[in-house]
Amino acid sequence: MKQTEKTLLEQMKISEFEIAQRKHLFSLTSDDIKLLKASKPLIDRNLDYIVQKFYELQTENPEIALLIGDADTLQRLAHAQRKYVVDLFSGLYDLEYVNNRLRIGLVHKRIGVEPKLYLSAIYTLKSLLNEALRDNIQDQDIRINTLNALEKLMYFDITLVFDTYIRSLLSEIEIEKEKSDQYAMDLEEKIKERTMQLEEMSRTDPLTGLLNVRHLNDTLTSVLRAAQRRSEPVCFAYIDINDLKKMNDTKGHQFGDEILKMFAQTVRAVSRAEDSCFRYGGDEFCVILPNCESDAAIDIYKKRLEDEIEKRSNFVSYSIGVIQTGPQDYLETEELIRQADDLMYHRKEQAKQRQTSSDVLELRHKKLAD
Ligand SMILES: Nc1nc2c(ncn2[C@@H]2O[C@H](COP(=O)(O)OP(=O)(O)OP(=O)(O)O)[C@@H](O)[C@H]2O)c(=O)[nH]1
Repeated sequence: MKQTEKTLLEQMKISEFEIAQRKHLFSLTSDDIKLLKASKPLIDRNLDYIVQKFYELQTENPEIALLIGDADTLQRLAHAQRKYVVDLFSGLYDLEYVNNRLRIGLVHKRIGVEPKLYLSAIYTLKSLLNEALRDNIQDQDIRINTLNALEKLMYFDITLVFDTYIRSLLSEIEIEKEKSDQYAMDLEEKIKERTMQLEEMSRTDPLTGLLNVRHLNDTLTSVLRAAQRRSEPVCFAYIDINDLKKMNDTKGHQFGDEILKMFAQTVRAVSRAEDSCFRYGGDEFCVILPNCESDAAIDIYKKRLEDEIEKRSNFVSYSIGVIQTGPQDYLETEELIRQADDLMYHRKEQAKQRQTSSDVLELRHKKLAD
């Protein structure tokens, strides 16, 4: 529930019971209330003088004069003060009376009246009221008891004004605290997000989105350790695109980039979720295939990659070397990478030789035909 949906009495949790408790706290009895009510006519007679004198005295203080500011405000304040004095001698100190006192506390806080100025104003008003009561009540006992009753009631009022003042200060602190908590939470969230982005950036290759070679050794080592614990085979594939330099040179670097991206997407697409695909650098890629025998890697994985690349391009080819390690003995990380690289290189050379001899054969056929 919003603050503005609650009355001040609700906000301050002030009920009839609380009012009775407070009256009791200051020994404000029904006899006191009767005495105050009985003084109403004499106060009414002196009302104009009391209010006028009160502001005369108040505005003598430059700080207070500055706070009041102008004649219109002074008039409005004088009107409110008249009402307060009338209320003081009304004999009715109920929820409505208390609500008005609470509002005064809130208004004082809002316009920046410090407690010391409020207290000095109360002191001035009380002195003027005491003077009027003293001058106009003949019976000594009644006079003394009425002065006492007024003192108790004014204390009762002061506590209400102060309670609202303090509560308003506390609300401001709470609001500021909520704001700074929210700010800290937002900041934490942003840091978390940014850290994740940075981690992701450091994990992946910006061009292809595959894993970055920086993490190859660590990943491979942990895959090998896990495989060793479960006695499972691991395959490591080293793949190199053929003739990327030629493509770059003839069709431009951007075209070469598109080929690299397409190739990387294909590698990712044909791999299983548990496989880790890396861009090793330039036009070289590596795939770690946990729990995979070389037969399956060649018959299924390599075949799938071949088919998929063929579907996507009729001129991109590549060389691949697949090495299995485990389930009995396991190669060291560097050795596994080296062997797969050697095998890939060997296959590439074989393919180049095949290409050269088929070119020579074609040339010979051509010459014969000529
Ligand atoms: N477009 C593009 N080219 C790259 C990138 N990284 C490396 N290259 C190029 O890839 C080419 C790789 O050349 P080589 O290692 O000779 O390989 P190749 O031309 O594929 O020849 P073979 O491997 O023998 O088939 C070089 O020209 C590099 O400049 C890249 O991010 N984008």
